[in-house]
Amino acid sequence: MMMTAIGLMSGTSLDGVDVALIETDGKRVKAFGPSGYRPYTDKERGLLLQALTEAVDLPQRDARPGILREAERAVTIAHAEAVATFTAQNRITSEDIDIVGFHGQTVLHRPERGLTVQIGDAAALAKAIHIPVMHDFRAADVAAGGQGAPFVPVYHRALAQSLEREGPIVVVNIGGVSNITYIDGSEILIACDTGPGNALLDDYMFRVMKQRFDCEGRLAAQGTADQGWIGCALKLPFFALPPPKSLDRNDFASLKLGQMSPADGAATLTAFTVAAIAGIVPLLPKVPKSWVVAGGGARNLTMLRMLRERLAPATVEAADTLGWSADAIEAQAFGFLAARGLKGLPLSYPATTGVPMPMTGGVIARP
Ligand SMILES: Nc1ncnc2c1ncn2[C@@H]1O[C@H](COP(=O)(O)OP(=O)(O)OP(=O)(O)O)[C@@H](O)[C@H]1O
Ligand SMILES: CC(=O)N[C@H]1[C@@H]2OC[C@@H](O2)[C@@H](O)[C@@H]1O[C@H](C)C(=O)O
Repeated sequence: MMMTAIGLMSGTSLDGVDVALIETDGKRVKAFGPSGYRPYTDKERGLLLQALTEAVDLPQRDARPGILREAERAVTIAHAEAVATFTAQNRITSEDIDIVGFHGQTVLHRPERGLTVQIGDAAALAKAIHIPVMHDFRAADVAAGGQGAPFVPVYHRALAQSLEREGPIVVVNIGGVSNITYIDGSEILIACDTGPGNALLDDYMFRVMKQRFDCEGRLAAQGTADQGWIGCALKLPFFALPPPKSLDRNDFASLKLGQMSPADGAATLTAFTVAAIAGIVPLLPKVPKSWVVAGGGARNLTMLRMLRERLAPATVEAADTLGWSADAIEAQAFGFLAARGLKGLPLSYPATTGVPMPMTGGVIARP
């Protein structure tokens, strides 16, 4: 049965809420619908950054001490506004939508402690938008001993089914953190986080240039990467671990650059993200032949250039050039995952999150 689903993603970049409509039976994609974006205000983003700091010592996933309660309310309201604007702009009514997939905002990810925390009140959201909401996608996986991330690989596989490219294919998503999906035929699906995405670079740009990100990679393009610093950073134990493995947004926040110009700093952090992505190749069964780049990092032209240099002779294409949406892909994925969850289909697998057996997941809140 085909379903019409809306996916909502608020990622580790803390930039805003991505919204996308998708028609799917949870196995294949019948059609992409429109997509939208509701940016966080500076105040909301500040609140979320504070929530991330305060979440570090959370004892359990449903605890909301201090600022976390306020942050959760802000996340819920932002998502309700995102859906209201999106449906109004596209003349969609709540009856048109079978399910909403609501990721929420990750404030802590510590699978080794059995903990992954996404804030956002699904029951309040369902009431506000009058549509059933599926949420808590990662909880069952972590409870069963999985990494609880990444979850987009089943969606990447569905998209790659109709892609005429030489395999193995890797889809790399460069958001706040980077993750990859390795696809070889219809059976082999391997995934993991690879290291930083844009989060370190964004935080640096804000500190040094008072800008939210390095637009199109222009600052990095003027600098020279410090390969010595990158070589040291890559010695962290995470990088030698085979997939599956996952990260918290702030896992590398303690890495500090030495004295260098802003351009060299941006070039170094951009090249670090790229080196960590390329560093996954020896840990995969075969050398990938075709790479597809999604997420906000696909708009960073210096990042794309460095990826092409590092991954040659493999091809490196931005998702948009294939008719996919680099910006909406994660929101689409959570619409797709909600449809899969409704049908009890697996969301994660031993080789994507390390869960002992394929696992379904998600919890439904009804209006
Ligand atoms: N025009 C651009 N030029 C360069 N970088 C950009 C551009 N637009 C977006 N980005 C980068 O992409 C980031 C947002 O990416 P994205 O929306 O994929 O992240 P996310 O979904 O929040 O993260 P995650 O996938 O880790 O959950 C921004 O913070 C910025 O670093
Ligand atoms: C715990 C958590 O929210 N992880 C995110 C984060 O952002 C990117 C990377 O780290 C990925 O593993 C995951 O998001 C995507 C959507 C995923 O689960 O596939």
